[in-house]
Amino acid sequence: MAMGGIDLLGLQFKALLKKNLILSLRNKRSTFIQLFSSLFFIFLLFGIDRATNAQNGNTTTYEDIRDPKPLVAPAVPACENKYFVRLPCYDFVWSGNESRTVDRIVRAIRENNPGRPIPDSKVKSFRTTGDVDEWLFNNPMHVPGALHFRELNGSVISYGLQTNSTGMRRRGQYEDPTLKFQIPLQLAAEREIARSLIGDPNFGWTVEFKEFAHPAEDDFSVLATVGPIFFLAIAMFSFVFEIGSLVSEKELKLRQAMTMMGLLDSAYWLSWLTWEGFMTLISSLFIVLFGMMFQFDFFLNNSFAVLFFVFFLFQLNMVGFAFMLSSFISKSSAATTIDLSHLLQIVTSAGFPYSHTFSRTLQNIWSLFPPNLLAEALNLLSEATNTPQDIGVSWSRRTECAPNDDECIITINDIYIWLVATFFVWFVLAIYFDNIIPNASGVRRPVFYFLMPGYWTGKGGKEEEGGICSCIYSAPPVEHNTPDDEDVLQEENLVKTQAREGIVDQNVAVQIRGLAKTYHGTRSCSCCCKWKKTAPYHAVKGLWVNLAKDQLFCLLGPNGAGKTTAINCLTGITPVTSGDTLIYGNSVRSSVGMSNIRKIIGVCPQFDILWNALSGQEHIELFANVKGLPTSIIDSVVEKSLAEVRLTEAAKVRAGSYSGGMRRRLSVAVALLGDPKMVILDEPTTGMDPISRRHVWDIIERAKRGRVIVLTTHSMEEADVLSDRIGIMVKGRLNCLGTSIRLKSRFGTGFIANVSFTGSNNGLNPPDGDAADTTYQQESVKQFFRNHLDVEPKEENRNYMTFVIPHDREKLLTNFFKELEEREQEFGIADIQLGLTTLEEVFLNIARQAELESAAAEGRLVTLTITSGASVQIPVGARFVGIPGTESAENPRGIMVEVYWEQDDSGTLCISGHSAEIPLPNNAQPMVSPPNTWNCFSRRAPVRGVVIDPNDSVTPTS
Ligand SMILES: Nc1ncnc2c1ncn2[C@@H]1O[C@H](COP(=O)(O)OP(=O)(O)OP(=O)(O)O)[C@@H](O)[C@H]1O
Repeated sequence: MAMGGIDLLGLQFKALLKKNLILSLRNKRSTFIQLFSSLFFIFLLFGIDRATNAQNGNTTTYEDIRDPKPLVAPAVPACENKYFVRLPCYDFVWSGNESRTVDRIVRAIRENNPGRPIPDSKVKSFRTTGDVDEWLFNNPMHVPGALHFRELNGSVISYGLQTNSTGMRRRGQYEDPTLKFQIPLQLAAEREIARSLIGDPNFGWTVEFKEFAHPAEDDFSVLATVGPIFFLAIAMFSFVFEIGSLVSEKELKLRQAMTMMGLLDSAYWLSWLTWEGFMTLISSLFIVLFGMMFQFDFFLNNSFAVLFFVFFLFQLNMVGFAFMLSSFISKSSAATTIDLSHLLQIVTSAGFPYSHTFSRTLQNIWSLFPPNLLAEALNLLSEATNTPQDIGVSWSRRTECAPNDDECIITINDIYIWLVATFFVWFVLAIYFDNIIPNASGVRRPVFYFLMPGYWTGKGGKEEEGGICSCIYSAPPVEHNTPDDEDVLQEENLVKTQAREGIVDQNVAVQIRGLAKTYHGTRSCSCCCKWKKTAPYHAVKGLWVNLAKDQLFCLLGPNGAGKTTAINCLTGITPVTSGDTLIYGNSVRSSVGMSNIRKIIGVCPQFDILWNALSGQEHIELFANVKGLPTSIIDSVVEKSLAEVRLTEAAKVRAGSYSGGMRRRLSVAVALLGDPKMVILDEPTTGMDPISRRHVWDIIERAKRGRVIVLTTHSMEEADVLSDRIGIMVKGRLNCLGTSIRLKSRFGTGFIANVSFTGSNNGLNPPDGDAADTTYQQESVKQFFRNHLDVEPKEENRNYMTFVIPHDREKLLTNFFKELEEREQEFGIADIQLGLTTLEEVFLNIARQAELESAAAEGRLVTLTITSGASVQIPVGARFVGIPGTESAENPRGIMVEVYWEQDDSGTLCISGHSAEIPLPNNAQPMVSPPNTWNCFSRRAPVRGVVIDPNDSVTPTS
């Protein structure tokens, strides 16, 4: 039913594009910022442009001056007209006030100032120039200029002039101190000195000042100066969002889930490229249109096409750059990408060496960094529109030197070529790094994978693990231990024989042949150049199992047993270390086999792999397309799938607002899509309420037909209800295998009898009154069990009693229950239920046994501290322990305790308590224990407790 090749690529491409469109529409804020941030930044540029123009208000620098206006005999201005003056102010100050001639000259300057006699209060006199300097120092900004006179003799008067020469701008006005203060003061001083010396108060001359006729200087271009940073900022929004989307799909293992379901890498990259290309196109159009809207000459006078391609190709280039960088980022937190974008901006603002002072090589290196090309393009285009008369760059002139570009190192067309070429470089590198940098499961391709013929023919290109900068050192091979359990051994032998002799059993869907997985130890150089080494870990140590068609195989085991690892090996998420698995004849070790397997499996991973912004319906549609279901049936498949998991009503609700149970149900529906021949369900009912759980059990039960299902769960009830066969794994090994009944009968403690009471006396004579009736009957029943089966109740209350009857008493049961039934009335029994022990008990027994065996094999010891304060070291799991050094006259053999053990979350046995201390009985014998070993770092060997053989008649009182 599913398709392949180009058709599949097209289908997946369309589905992923639709997903990106929906995600963008749902993520309104980021889409809005991506498209319209240009409006904000161009508005800012507009503001800066206006402010700069206003600052240059009365300067003629940026105007063509053909007929300059003369400044005729300017008067000394009032000090209040100066910019940044402090009041009270003086029009000028002067020194030399000991000379009467000078005093007269200054008075004349004041009185003869053209158009404005200066009042006496607006000048200040001093004796020497030093006095003036001291006053100026202590009273800054209170006067625009100072005159210094010295009468040398009757016919010679020298004078000096002092002004604050700093040019000032205020509210768009420019103040030139030379023209405004110095020259008028100089003219007035010279005029009055001349009049005084000649003795003619009307003597005078006319002086005119004119600036040069000059063409307008290059206007300050906001776009060329701050434009690159601003346009880079616009592109940075898209850049950050692009990296964020790619990385979060990787981080949330969404991409891995799609790959597991058969997603082609080509469809993935093509869909992202097309979507981001489209967003970039719209955003670039908006930049040019907004620029035109704000009437920038830059946007009006350069060709629309030239401008559009500059922004479009630059942003597209940044998309490729973002794709490449996304491989190096493992967390989608905005901080990383924002830091990155800051770095880009700092580099961009550092300078652009497109000038003859820099070598061609340096320019080429510089051009590899896309923001530099943008900066240069903006520079060329703004120079080409410097004045209203400049014609800008037209489309046909893009290959020529831009107008006003004197150096002509690079043309707009060269910039296009650089942007397109580097875009392809980034994109190819993005795909390369995506392959060689470890994915979310730590799997990657070899660094030179593209040189391997197998990669191109689809027959090899094997994956490996570990970072590219860390070296993997070979792990010791897994030792093969012959299984202790007869059923596991029998299965192993069967699979081995079938594999060796090439026997194909038509009933077998999956054949697991010695599957082993070792997570390699790595050595990597951390900061401070210290080698960090992690030890290899054998997570799965050789599984040999046949999984039959139409059956559900349940893999149980404590946390960390290796269930998920085994499943990941089957789905190809993790490469196997040794052994193999054939799924419907396809090997998980070959690329071709794996790509065939992906077409026939459905997976519900341990964690929900869903997009919060997509609805249930959209998820099913997406995965149906990824699996290549024909378009014509997708609607009916979606409807059926949602109905099956009871999500029809919530079909259009986003998965982000689903409850935990609903999310799991959606994941189960995704796993069952497209009628897969093998379904893997890793803890599918976690977090579900009992009603939903039973409903999902029904779905799984129905789904068994025509396929093989592998299920892992921590619910023993679930395993009991659904499984056809159960395997319990502990520490990477299969410890038992069989149907639920077989496991219970082999590993359970026996049978469980529940006896419930009516609560009335039916014949026995109680010693006293009604209240004691029930107690009396219960005691009688206890006695009956004790006498016939030698068992005590495990649980009891007024209404019922529970007895656990060991297997070895099975033969006595028929007669026992017959007699019990006959005496039901006499004992006041309402009902008797007999059943096998639970699967949970089997599980606990197996886990405990495995832990005891591994502790014994490793010779693991723990410290027991008894109530009296003594501490001894005892082997893990030891039950009766004698305490050395407690021998006394009263207890000649010393004392002992019974140690109680419990398993923690990871199955490790730890001491939960101990019984009261009791004298060690005479007949108790110590078990043979390994000799005390000295620890070379400790002064004394720790005291070892004496483990007592439980087969001796030790009856501790608890
Ligand atoms: N990528 C890895 N690198 C190193 N060790 C790993 C890696 N993945 C898993 N392990 C280790 O392998 C062991 C088996 O893990 P796995 O997830 O298969 O257990 P599990 O049986 O599925 O447990 P659970 O019931 O908690 O899901 C664990 O001790 C785990 O720490």
